[in-house]
Amino acid sequence: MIHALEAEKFIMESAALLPIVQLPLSEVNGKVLRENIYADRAFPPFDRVTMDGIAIQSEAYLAGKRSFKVEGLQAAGMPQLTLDESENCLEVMTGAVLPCNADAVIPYEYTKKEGDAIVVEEYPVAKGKNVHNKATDRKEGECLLKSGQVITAAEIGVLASVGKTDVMVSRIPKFAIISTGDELVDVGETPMPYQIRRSNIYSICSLLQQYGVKGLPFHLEDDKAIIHDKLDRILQLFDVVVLSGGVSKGKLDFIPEVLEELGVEKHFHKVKQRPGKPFWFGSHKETSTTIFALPGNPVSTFMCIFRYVVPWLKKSLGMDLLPILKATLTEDFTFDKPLTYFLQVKVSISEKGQWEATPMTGNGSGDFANLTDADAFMELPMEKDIFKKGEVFPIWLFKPIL
Ligand SMILES: Nc1nc2c(c(=O)[nH]1)N[C@H]1C(S)=C(S)[C@@H](COP(=O)(O)OP(=O)(O)OC[C@H]3O[C@@H](n4cnc5c(N)ncnc54)[C@H](O)[C@@H]3O)O[C@H]1N2
Ligand code: MOO
Ligand SMILES: [Mg+2]
Repeated sequence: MIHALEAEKFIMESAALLPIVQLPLSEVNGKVLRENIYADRAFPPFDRVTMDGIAIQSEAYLAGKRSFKVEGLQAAGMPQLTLDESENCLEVMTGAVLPCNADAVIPYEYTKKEGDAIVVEEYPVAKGKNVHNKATDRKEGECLLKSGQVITAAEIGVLASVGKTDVMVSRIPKFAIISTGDELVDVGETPMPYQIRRSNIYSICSLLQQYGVKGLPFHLEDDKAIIHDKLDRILQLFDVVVLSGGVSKGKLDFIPEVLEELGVEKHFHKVKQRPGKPFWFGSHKETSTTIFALPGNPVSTFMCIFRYVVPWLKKSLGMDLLPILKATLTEDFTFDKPLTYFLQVKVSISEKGQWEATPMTGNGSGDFANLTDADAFMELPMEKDIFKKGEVFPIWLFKPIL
């Protein structure tokens, strides 16, 4: 049995960067960028008018001129016009190129029309007023996005702006998500009194969906020959196999022995942690498949996905790994077994802006209803038994809390 941090190390060391694929811009939301993106033009690409109004030479206004004859209209999307006379103005629209010879824009709200001239009220005119100058945001050739960034709406806007119709991103690995056990029936079925509906594979798929993974669900009954046969085929087809159940000491817990019979190399079985002690992890050299065989108790499966599978996935996708969040315990808590304890907590933010965690203990690793009351696991080290109010420990957030 190994320490939770050793388990993490094995798992993270086994994560190899996934290949790059090219996808259309419409399909890259949430994916990990695998190329640097440079500005093909300056941001903005020209001196951009930011208010509808008139463009003038600021010096004329500062010299006392208030009435400007209109020479014409510079709309957005028109090539740049030139203000011929410094005493005149050009009407300009937001998004237009600032006309040549003009250097300030006065919004319509501070003007009134008098014949073919526009008269300006008092307004703080200065060179560059209401102009978004060329290249003030980013210079041509500057790196806008770095390989490894997750593509969200903000990055999509930048990609579109530099003309990226196709984008290099990490390939999403193919996941098989497998439930095991004769007691399980599907969601649409009515369980017999001794049965339950399978829920784990649905939570797993949901947790992984956030990273673009579309897990394919399977079910294995508690029959060693069937498990052997089906797993053999599944291993050939998937990059990652996540199993839940069948890894403990039960007479029908066949998963570890079948995996080994199928040539999967075991990296570890059993972790000094609660929940999730019988966790089994391995990889298949020939098929390059990574196998997470998670303990079947729903909270154990859930926690292991968060603590181990998601970080493995992030690293494989090439995502920048963020520092682990930490929170302050709001109550004393005791756990005196020599195991790392993943305490379910409700997270809040104090008035001083600090993350705080209140224990939501529940009834053990079978009590998955409790996960709806909690929003994170707090990782309490096995080297300690008493965890005091005010002490700070890592948290693994599984819900957005704001
Ligand atoms: N003699 C021992 N017994 C057990 C030990 C032990 O060390 N010695 N460890 C316990 C711990 S800790 C855990 S965790 C479980 C892990 O068991 P398995 O991985 O073998 O899982 P199962 O036996 O198949 O199921 C356990 C439990 O979870 C329910 N389950 C399974 N899959 C699903 C699913 N997809 N959806 C909902 N619920 C599921 C299943 O019905 C069982 O109640 O072993 C302890 N035993
Ligand atoms: O360690 Mo098990 O995962 O508590 O039920
Ligand atoms: Mg079992």
